[in-house]
Amino acid sequence: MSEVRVVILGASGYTGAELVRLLAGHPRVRIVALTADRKAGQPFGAVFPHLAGLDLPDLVTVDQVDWSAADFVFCGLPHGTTQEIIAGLPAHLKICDLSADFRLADPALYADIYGHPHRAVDLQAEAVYGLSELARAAVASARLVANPGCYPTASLLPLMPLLGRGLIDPADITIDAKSGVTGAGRAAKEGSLHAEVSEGFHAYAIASHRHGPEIDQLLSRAAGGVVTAGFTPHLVPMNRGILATTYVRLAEGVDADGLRGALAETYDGSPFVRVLPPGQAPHTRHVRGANLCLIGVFADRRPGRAILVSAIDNLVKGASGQAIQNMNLMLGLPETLGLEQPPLFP
Ligand SMILES: NC(=O)C1=CN([C@@H]2O[C@H](COP(=O)(O)OP(=O)(O)OC[C@H]3O[C@@H](n4cnc5c(N)ncnc54)[C@H](OP(=O)(O)O)[C@@H]3O)[C@@H](O)[C@H]2O)C=CC1
Ligand SMILES: CC(=O)N[C@@H](CCC(=O)OP(=O)(O)O)C(=O)O
Repeated sequence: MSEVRVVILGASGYTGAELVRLLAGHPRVRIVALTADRKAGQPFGAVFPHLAGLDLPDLVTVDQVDWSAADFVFCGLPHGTTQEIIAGLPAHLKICDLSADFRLADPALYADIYGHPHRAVDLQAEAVYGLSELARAAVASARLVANPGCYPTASLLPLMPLLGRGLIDPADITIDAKSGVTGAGRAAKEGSLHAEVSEGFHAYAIASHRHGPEIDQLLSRAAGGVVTAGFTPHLVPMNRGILATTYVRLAEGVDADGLRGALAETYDGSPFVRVLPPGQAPHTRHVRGANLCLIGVFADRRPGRAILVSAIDNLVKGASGQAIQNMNLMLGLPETLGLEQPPLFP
């Protein structure tokens, strides 16, 4: 396939806009349809003036898309609405879903966390969890990829290799994560209002956030046994970025340098995950706009413990950038195609 004809569902949302921005620099992609719900009928550039100079189709509703003229679908719809729409798509399409609908493999767990039975259980079983660097082969042969959540991406990239190698105690993991406000999407919500978010910050969904079970599912796979991590998300007054500070207990005979070395070895040859030298901590402003995860590793003052600090842009490595990385893998293209922009700083 010399040209990939792409449809973006939910193109009037934040992840949709970010897909368009990044795909504008992808040499093999042509965007053939962009969908919206309330904003259908409008020119894309009227909804996102910063992208108005691009030659793009107007926003349409999902049922107006000509699927015979498409090869690949990105789905950036609210979770819950996504599963039925994807279940109705023709079989020739490859799909990367950015919502949470296909991330949990267990239908009972899905029903418990999302409050209703899954409406496309066969597809749920087929979907591959697309944490790109740690699932390249599975992603490459998938038809449907479930793109990981933003908090899980930031948390799992440092933790999974360490659990897989038995370097940390699976029973003693605490993830303290902070997100920018675009993580909540563009739809108007009281909790996203300037007055509710600015000049302060707060923890939310304490011990009950739906990304907790998503993180546990992947940590358990890496550890080969049931893992339940502590996970507390916070909303901070910035637009983009996630910073996760994770506290771990070291296995016998392991130190922080050993963790750093193991992560550096795991991600050698993975240009989007960088393990920082000793003493360096990542900032969210070091990844803004780029498909990067930066990881710092520190010895804790408490003996036998270490602290991992990871930073991503929630809209890029935490959503649209990783989705394009997964598309590249699914189509046998170079993994980095369209994703090599450096971060925007400051
Ligand atoms: N924001 C983030 O950082 C991340 C988000 N995600 C997930 O990605 C998905 C998209 O997120 P985001 O872009 O932030 O969301 P937004 O709320 O910004 O955008 C949602 C999009 O879906 C459309 N839409 C809403 N309801 C329907 C419907 N019933 N039928 C068809 N289209 C509909 C909206 O159209 P309209 O504008 O016309 O209403 C809009 O285009 C979500 O599932 C989210 O959880 C995943 C990782 C990170
Ligand atoms: C700041 C904020 O509100 N963040 C969102 C998570 C965004 C995301 O990645 O979630 P899904 O893709 O799983 O929907 C939240 O806490 O629900």
